[in-house]
Amino acid sequence: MPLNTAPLATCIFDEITEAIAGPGLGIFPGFLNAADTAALRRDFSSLPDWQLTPAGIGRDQAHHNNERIRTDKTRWLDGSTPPQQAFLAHMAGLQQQLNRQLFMGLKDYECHYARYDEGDFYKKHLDAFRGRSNRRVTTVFYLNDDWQPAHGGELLIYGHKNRQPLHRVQPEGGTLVCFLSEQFPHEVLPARRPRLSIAGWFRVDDPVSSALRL
Ligand SMILES: O=C(O)CCC(=O)C(=O)O
Ligand SMILES: [Fe+2]
Repeated sequence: MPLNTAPLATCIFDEITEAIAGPGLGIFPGFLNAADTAALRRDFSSLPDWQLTPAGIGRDQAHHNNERIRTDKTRWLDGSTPPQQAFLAHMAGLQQQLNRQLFMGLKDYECHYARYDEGDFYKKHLDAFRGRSNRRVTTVFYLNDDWQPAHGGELLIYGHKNRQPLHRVQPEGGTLVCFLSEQFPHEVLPARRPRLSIAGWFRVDDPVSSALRL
């Protein structure tokens, strides 16, 4: 099947923009169709294990992450394959819309494939701390076919003062989650089967925090 590189219908971008402007987060099942999601899953699955970095090593080390709080394995998307190019093009479209409508000043987007093997987790964390990071909007896109509740691996999203999660998200293929990086603590519960995703961040240009980020 030919890869769908056509721009996504702008209505989905409208919905995401409204969600970011309003509650600051949204969950969008069917952001990509099954064929495009499967193309990304195959692209990720074709990478040899040695290209995956255990969490807490490499770029993330400048942050607060280490294997006590996360155990997933990641690989940055570099746009070297058609499915990656299509995904990055969609996110560039979203970036443009967020900037045009909400004046967010987003300058770029970085994202990585992440694989959580059985039992892997990511404990409760914030993706960005005010004044210490240039990450503004987090996106998580899931690549898993036929995810069942019994498989675990839910993403729990909390409000600032809430002990109970605001949302429990099943990592079903095609679903996109979007939220303001500084506002929503979240965690990934251990899964009972491999769990694949693309986690990404829209960033602003902020020389102070990029210097700190190393
Ligand atoms: O995979 C998910 O559901 C969330 C991942 C996450 O929180 C992160 O990579 O910062
Ligand atoms: Fe996160």
